[in-house]
Amino acid sequence: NHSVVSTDVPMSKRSDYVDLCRNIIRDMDLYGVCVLDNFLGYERGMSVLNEVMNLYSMGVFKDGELVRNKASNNLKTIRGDEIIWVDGRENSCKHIGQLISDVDSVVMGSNQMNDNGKLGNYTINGRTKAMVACYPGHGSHYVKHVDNPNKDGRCITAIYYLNKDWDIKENGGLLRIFPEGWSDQVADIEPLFDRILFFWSDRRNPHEVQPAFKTRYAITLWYFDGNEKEEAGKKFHVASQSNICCFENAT
Ligand SMILES: Cn1c(O)c(C(=O)NCC(=O)O)c(=O)c2ccccc21
Ligand SMILES: [Mn+2]
Repeated sequence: NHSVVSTDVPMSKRSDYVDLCRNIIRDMDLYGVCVLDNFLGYERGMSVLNEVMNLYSMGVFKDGELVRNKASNNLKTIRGDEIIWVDGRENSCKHIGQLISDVDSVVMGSNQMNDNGKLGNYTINGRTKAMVACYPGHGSHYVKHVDNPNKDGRCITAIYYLNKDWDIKENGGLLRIFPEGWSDQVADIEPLFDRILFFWSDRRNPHEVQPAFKTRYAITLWYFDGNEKEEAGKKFHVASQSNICCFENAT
């Protein structure tokens, strides 16, 4: 956890920008997972949280899947995660848009800064829109899964958490990653306010969201490796092209 001083200058102009990128490069190379705290700072974190809560109160989130409450083992279904896709240019999502460009800056910065000029040997040339997710509490969870099990092009998952005063024992909602090759080790990540998490999207990082008992918000971006994405495009139509953005003149 690297507590960074964040001010309102553009990410790539911040004094700690190079350190952030170096931390990402090192942690991704060593563990395939990287957690940074205080990513935007309190003020800007709160602005993003307020935009997300406004969106949620407007009822624009797609209803979550109904999942059987395996915990209580009765047939009562509980509403799972609810999501909405945001590209950040919508006029009620300015701060979400700023978050997105800051995440782009550190991902692309890390991608270029690495000695072999690539993050994990990927050529990152695009990403999805931002998936804003809400777990409404009452035990909603997400079963263990791999984000990209079959080479659809996504190489890095970036998740920004928005949950203030989160008490993991009371509120649950832990993200548990089961890193491949770590035998019985797991990485437990609390979905804390203004925390950002990066991990390889492929089979190296199966993960689950444990039942949440308080409203749990997160914003996810998936970054594409150009080559894998191109190959995927040939093999099968990548679902919902509408949520994919490509970087202009991506090198
Ligand atoms: C709502 N939600 C997710 O929360 C995760 C996920 O892995 N979340 C990890 C986390 O929030 O810590 C997902 O991977 C996911 C994938 C497709 C649609 C919805 C999804
Ligand atoms: Mn996932």
